[in-house]
Formats: sequence, C-alpha cells, structure tokens
Amino acid sequence: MVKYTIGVDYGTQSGRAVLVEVGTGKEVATAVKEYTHGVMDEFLPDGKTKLGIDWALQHPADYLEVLQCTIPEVLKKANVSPDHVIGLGIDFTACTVLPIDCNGTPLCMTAEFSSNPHSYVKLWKHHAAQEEANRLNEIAEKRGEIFLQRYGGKISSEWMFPKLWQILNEAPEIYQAADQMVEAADWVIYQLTGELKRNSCTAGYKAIWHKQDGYPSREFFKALDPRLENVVEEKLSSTIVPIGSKAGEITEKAAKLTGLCAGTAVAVANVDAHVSLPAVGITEPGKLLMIMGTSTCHILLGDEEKVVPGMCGVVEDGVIPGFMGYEAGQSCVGDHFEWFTENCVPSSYYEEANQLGISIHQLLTDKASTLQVGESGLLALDWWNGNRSTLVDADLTGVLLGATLLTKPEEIYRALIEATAFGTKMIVETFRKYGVPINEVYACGGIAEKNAFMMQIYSDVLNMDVKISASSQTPALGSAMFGAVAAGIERGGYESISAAAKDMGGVKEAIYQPIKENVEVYDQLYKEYARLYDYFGRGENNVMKVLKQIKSRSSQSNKGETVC
Ligand SMILES: Nc1ncnc2c1ncn2[C@@H]1O[C@H](COP(=O)(O)OP(=O)(O)O)[C@@H](O)[C@H]1O
Ligand SMILES: O=C(CO)[C@@H](O)[C@@H](O)COP(=O)(O)O
Repeated sequence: MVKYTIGVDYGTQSGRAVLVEVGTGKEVATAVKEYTHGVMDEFLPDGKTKLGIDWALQHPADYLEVLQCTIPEVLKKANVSPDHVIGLGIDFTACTVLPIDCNGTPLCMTAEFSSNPHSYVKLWKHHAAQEEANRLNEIAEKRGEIFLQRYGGKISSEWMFPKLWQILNEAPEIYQAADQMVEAADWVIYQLTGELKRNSCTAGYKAIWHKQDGYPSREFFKALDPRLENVVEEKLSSTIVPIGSKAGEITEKAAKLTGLCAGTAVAVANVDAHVSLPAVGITEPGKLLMIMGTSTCHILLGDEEKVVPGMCGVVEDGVIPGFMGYEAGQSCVGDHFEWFTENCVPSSYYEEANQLGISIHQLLTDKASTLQVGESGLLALDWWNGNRSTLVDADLTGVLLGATLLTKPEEIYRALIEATAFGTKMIVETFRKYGVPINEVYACGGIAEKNAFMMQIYSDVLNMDVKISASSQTPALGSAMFGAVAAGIERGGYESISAAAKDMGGVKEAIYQPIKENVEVYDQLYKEYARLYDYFGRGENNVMKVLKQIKSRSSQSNKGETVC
C-alpha cells in the first residue's frame, strides 16, 4: 500500500500544504490558503489602531485556517484516505513570535488584549526592535559574550530577544500576562499535538540557544534590563527538541480540524529555509541553497564552526544532524519587486500585461530581458527592507543610482534584480573569505520557480552554475520528509532525514550556466556595488539613519492617533 506524508509551509503571505508519496517524493496534491489577515503593517484588524514604523504582525487564527482548509483539500484532490497518511511536518518563517497564556491561547485572541498590538504575532520582518537590538549588541560586545561570534558579530532585530525586549519596554502588561513567548512554528505544533515543544532550529538560529551552552547567562540578560534576568525560566521554559524528532501525534481535536487520523505522527517544527536543504537532496557541506521568495535565505552545511561576519548564525545540527548549519540572508527580494510593481509602474504597463494575459512581474521581466547587461546605466542597493547579511542592520534603506529622464520601469526592475544578485555575491564571498567553502549553488522557492531570467542573472553575477530544486514547493516537501522521519521506519517512513533526502529530494535537469560576456560586465558593476555597500553600510555616510530618525520624529508629531 502506498503511504503518504504531508508538509505544510507557512510563508509570509500564505500557507501551503503538499501531499507527498513516501519513497518517491512525488507531490500528489497541493493547496494554498492566503492568510485572511495578511501581513498587518499599518493597522490592527479593528482598522483603527495604527501601527508604528517598521511593524509587521500576523494573526495566529490564520495559521489554524491554513490547516483547516489545505489538509482536507489535498486529501480530497488526491482522493487519499487519511489513514494512508503516516506523518505531518510543518515549517515556518522565523523569528515569528507570539505571547500565549497558560492554556496556549494567543493573547491577541483574548478580549482583554485584542486591541493591544504587542499581543499579536511579530512577523520575522517586524523591524521595530532595532533600538533593542543595538543595545543588546553593544552590551554583548562590551561583556565579551562569545555567543556573538556564532551570529556573525550581531544579533538582528528580527530575532527573538530584541522582539521580547520591545514588548517589555512598550507593553509590560503583555510581557507580564504572557505565560510563554513562542515561535509560531512551535505554537502550531502545540495545537496539533497538545504539547509545547520548542524546536532546536528556531531556538538555535533565532533565540541564541546553543546545544552545549544553552541560552546566554542570567547575568547577560540582567545587564540588558533587570526585568529580563529570568526571561529564559519565565518565558521560554519548555523543552527544546532536536529537529528530525517526533513532536507527538495528532490529537482528537486536531483530527477534527485537519481531517487527519488521531495518532498520526507529527514532526518537531522547522524553519522554511532550513527544511528545504534535504528537499533538494543536499546532505553534505559546500553546497549553498538560496531559498528565494519574499526574502532570500542562504543555507549551507559545514564540517567546522567558523566565525563569519554578518552571517545569521551557525548552529550544530541546526539543519541536518551531524553538521554545522550556516545561515545568511537578504531581507528584501520578492518584496522589493512587489513594492516596485505596486508603487512605480504606470497603468499602461498593467493594461499591456492584461492584454497579454501575463503578470506584471512577467511583463517587466520580459522587457528587462531585452536589455544588455549595464545598458540602463543603473545600479541599486537592495536594502528596501534593511540588510540582514552581511551588515545586520534593519535601519539601512534602498538606493537607486544613475536614473535619468529616459529611465524605464523595466530598467529599474532589472537593476533591483541585479542588486539582489550582488547582495548574494557579497554573502558568498564573505563565507569563502572566512573559511567556509561554497562549491555549488542551488535555488528553490517561488522566485527560482517563476523567474528564469533572474536565475540566469544570478548565475552570471556569481559566475557559477545554479541548480534548481525539482519541487515547486520545496519547503513543504522538506516538511513532508520530516513528517515521514517522525513516523519512523516502523510506520513506513524513514530512520533519518538524510535517508529520506536520498529518495525524495532532488533538482531539475536544466542548469543555469554563466554567460561569459555577461560575467565580465557584472564583475565591473559588482565592484561599484561593493563600494556603495561599504560607503552607505559601514558608517562612512550615515545618511540613511539620519533620514530614518527625521522620519520617525516627523511621523510621531504629525498625528493625534495612537502610534505604537
Ligand atoms: N515572476 C516573478 N519574478 C520575481 N518575483 C516575483 C515573481 N512573481 C512573484 N514574485 C515575488 O515573489 C514573492 C513571493 O514569493 P513566494 O516564494 O511565492 O512566497 P513566500 O516568500 O511567502 O514563501 C513576492 O514578494 C512577489 O513579489
Ligand atoms: O528568516 C527566515 C528563516 O531564517 C525566513 O523565515 C524569512 O526570511 C521569511 O522567509 P520567506 O521570504 O517568507 O520565504
């Protein structure tokens, strides 16, 4: 009898489920659910409570809706009975964190706190804790905290402790009322199995947890703020469980929600980027995977723990047990293009796209692909949502250089694509410079799937072959594979994620290869990009931060509305 496993991938805008055949990795059915509340970056669901600059929230009810809609849909589409499904795995954006009470209820879903913005899920790209991150980094550096090295020298404002500290500073009542602060990934597993177990991947990459040393010391937290001295015991106390293990089984309640059988094995939660590595078949060092969507994450295995400036983190067993897992990232990739299409493209382009029956992205890509490398005279810095690696600074902003009265939308679109490719090259060069080899490059995610022209640019800029994941739902496939590992051999699954990767992961046959003439021009453009990167990013010209301060002051004095 054929067995199946399900993976659910929680992205920035939607959640997707895929039903996969165990053994072959064949994706039998997929279903997507856009989040009902989307990303809340201006107002709470009441439409009145205004959010501050750089806020980004989600609503946890949307996560349950994903389970409720997509799992029955894939079972129905594939005509598969739930008792043929042996396991379930999920992956999530991270650090995406929420306060819950002692029953596991999110504080934003209680009458008392539903109009308090700090009670909601702080999405990975919530960047309003930069001040806390700056203070944390200063204090950690002064105290010579060695954990800083494992995070490239800086803790990002996207990660757990800056976000918790922001809650404590701005809404101490929420901090007090929270029984636990949890990654959304772990909260969903809690809803499925009835047990709160924290996964070692988010704990390691996002919450400064180390397999041997645990969390930073009480003294460190006390030095940040005396109220944080016992943050670990008070707010993060539940068990940390290694990825690749079983979290529990579907409860009766979760069976009603999902249509799965009670008792189905559920894997410990994982992160969307990290879970993708085995799904493209990577189980060894030297192979960099770019997970390209709203943002890009770069995941790489290594044999040794090296200190690489500006990486997001190196975590033992963080991706595949037995290896060091490295992460780096760019906070703004697809978001960059979305912003551009929503704000800077004339209606005539939309009309043309409509007439041709293609998306605006496709139209701009088609037009951009007729240009020669360097023809537009434009160069951009890809910091529309800050810089995650290698500068770790959410206060950096975008730059477009070289525009004239003749500049066309497709030229800017292309410059934005190139900027993201240059940003990736900077990351690749930094890893290599600090002793972490990168010999091959792979890509997956929405963009790797949808935009061939962009992938060719990456190959040209990196001057390397780029291989593409065989799956169009790579994170979900990776999660499904972890689901099969949670089920174990006795239920028809796998003993390890490496064994599952051999059978179920892989890449497409077609490979993007660098085009020599393009490589030469891109080398010149990259030199200029690297100069701008240092100039604006390493303190030579702090104009971006000055502008941000002025913006913040002006917007606060502008209105009488509640601004959080
Ligand atoms: N053809 C395209 N080329 C480049 N970017 C695209 C294209 N189509 C959509 N995008 C961008 O891809 C992003 C969504 O990526 P996807 O991988 O589907 O989701 P997520 O990041 O939520 O997992 C959006 O930011 C969107 O602007
Ligand atoms: O930061 C991480 C993983 O560490 C991602 O979850 C985050 O960049 C969001 O990913 P997406 O762009 O939504 O795929």
